[in-house]
Amino acid sequence: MKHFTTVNHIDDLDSLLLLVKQIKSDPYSYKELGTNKTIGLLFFNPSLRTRLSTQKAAVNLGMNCITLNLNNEGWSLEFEDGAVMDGNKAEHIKEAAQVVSQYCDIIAIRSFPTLTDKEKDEAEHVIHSFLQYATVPVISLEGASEHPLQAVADILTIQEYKTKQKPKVVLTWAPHPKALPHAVPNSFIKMMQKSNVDFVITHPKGYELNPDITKNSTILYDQDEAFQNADFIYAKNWSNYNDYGKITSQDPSWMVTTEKMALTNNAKFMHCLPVRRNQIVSDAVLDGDNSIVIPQANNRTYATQAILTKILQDEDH
Ligand SMILES: NCCC[C@H](NC(=O)CCC(=O)O)C(=O)O
Ligand SMILES: NC(=O)OP(=O)(O)O
Repeated sequence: MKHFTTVNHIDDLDSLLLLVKQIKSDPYSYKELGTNKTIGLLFFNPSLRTRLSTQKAAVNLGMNCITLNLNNEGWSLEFEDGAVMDGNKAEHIKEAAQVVSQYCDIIAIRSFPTLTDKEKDEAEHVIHSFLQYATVPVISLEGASEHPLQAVADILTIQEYKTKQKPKVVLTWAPHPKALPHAVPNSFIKMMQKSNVDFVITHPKGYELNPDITKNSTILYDQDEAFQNADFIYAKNWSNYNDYGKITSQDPSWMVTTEKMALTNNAKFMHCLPVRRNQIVSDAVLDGDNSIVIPQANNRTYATQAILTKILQDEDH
């Protein structure tokens, strides 16, 4: 594996999951692989899980890990070619990416979408600029349109908790006070389409995601119908994709509650976190026995460690 910025970079999901499980059972099995290697984590946005689990994964592999919060600590970066830099942007991505490539063997980047410029967001403007000018592998720590490391942890979690060969997995939109990105649902959908699951997406009318991503996945506008016989409920808010970046519904009846969960086949509840209590999901569900959000977050370390392992192994060849 050269880069990991999209679920599309996974060519063999089964073998990747075998590696993730092997690493989870013996986290230090590749502890020499990263000796004398450095990963640089560049954050344009906040993080708890991704920052700490990626650092932990790197350290488990013997790597050094350096982190820069570009939103408040680094120089403001200019991304436009040919820009006359007479404003507040102090450094161009061309120099920044090449310089960081000299310090790091892998560069990992978190860069959320603008949610105002759809074209730029879909082009993964920031991550692709790093891909263009960096000379080392690049990993997404959640880009504008995908969060692939989250999706690897999610499918591992589903495999660990499923009680039947082909579980029913429901991705449900839920209300939120802020306009949120499409990255988590997009990568989750791509991952479900690669997996042996009965997959259903449910959201209010008008909240359709990019049809190039949802493809022929089942979409229901009736959340109660979607929840019938579900084995996993994966809740997530996203802002409107067609009316790009806008909040066009905050309908509280879409919150995941005990009553809604009672429609399912005793489903497990999943969310990538952070989650707004009593907006997305009620306290009772999140604190209940069927909530697996904490072990889901734990799996972020092993998912990331497997991706780093594959990149380091490829670099060695
Ligand atoms: N990395 C996990 C999710 C990150 C982001 N959530 C958020 O920004 C939530 C912020 C808040 O609740 O204020 C998202 O939805 O893509
Ligand atoms: N799930 C996730 O990516 O969490 P953070 O935003 O805290 O990294």
